[in-house]
Amino acid sequence: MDNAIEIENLQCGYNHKFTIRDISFNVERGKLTSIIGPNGAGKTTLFRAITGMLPVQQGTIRINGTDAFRMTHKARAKQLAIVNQTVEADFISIEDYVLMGRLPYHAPLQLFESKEDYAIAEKNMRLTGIWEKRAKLMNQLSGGEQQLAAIARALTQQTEILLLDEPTSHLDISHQMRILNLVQRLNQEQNLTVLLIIHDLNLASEFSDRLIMLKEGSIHSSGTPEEVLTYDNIESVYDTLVITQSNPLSGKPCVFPVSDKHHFINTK
Ligand SMILES: Nc1ncnc2c1ncn2[C@@H]1O[C@H](COP(=O)(O)OP(=O)(O)OP(=O)(O)O)[C@@H](O)[C@H]1O
Repeated sequence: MDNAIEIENLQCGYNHKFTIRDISFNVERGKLTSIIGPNGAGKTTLFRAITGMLPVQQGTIRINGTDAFRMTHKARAKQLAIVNQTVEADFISIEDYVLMGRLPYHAPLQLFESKEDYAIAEKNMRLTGIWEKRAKLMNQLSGGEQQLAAIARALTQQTEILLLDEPTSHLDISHQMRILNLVQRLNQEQNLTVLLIIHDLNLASEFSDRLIMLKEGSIHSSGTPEEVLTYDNIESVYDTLVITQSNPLSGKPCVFPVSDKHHFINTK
């Protein structure tokens, strides 16, 4: 099996306050893998370790076969691009923001982007549907448009691996679907390896080849959506009563929450 990311016995955290431990999993090349789990389970902490923002206390992370610990920031940025939960950009145009994705490829002391940089940025602004708005400042965009700009910038990095931390968290269903359909298309057409943190279990199920479910800093279960999104797993990890059924079109598991009112009526 060809893996883009390999994680073995990973341990890291924040000064005894919170630690993820014994995390081992592989992200298969060309697949869309999602990390799910309740608030505070350690999803972003795991991402920070993969992206080098948080030191690893134990274990190894290999990116395309190379120990991530031995990679420079620039080398890592040529292998994986990140879309964070919140987009931090204010008085900068969309175009300049997206062009920042070319920085890992700039020669030392290079001040200006090349024609090729512009061409790559244009292609990705068109792909994400923000080309017409490219002169607008980032702080004049809606949350959804900012997310699209962040994805355009990540794609402009031209990496084989894309990491997204809750890219749809503040979006309505139409923007959620637009972003996830785009990510899925890139995954399928360009063999992009995608690792996604996502809260919505139904979207995770619909779009992912594989799910990794975290609970309290460890992997509770992993596998296909059918294997992971079971009634038992969801109740034990989220402490919430649900019913799971199949999506009539895609066949993927669908999760229906059950309110206390209906639960108690049916169990009386
Ligand atoms: N910089 C930090 N210093 C200390 N503790 C932190 C820090 N960042 C996060 N934590 C703690 O680590 C734990 C895991 O946080 P993390 O952000 O990884 O969870 P998460 O699964 O991504 O949660 P969410 O779904 O709410 O985004 C939480 O208890 C959080 O309070």
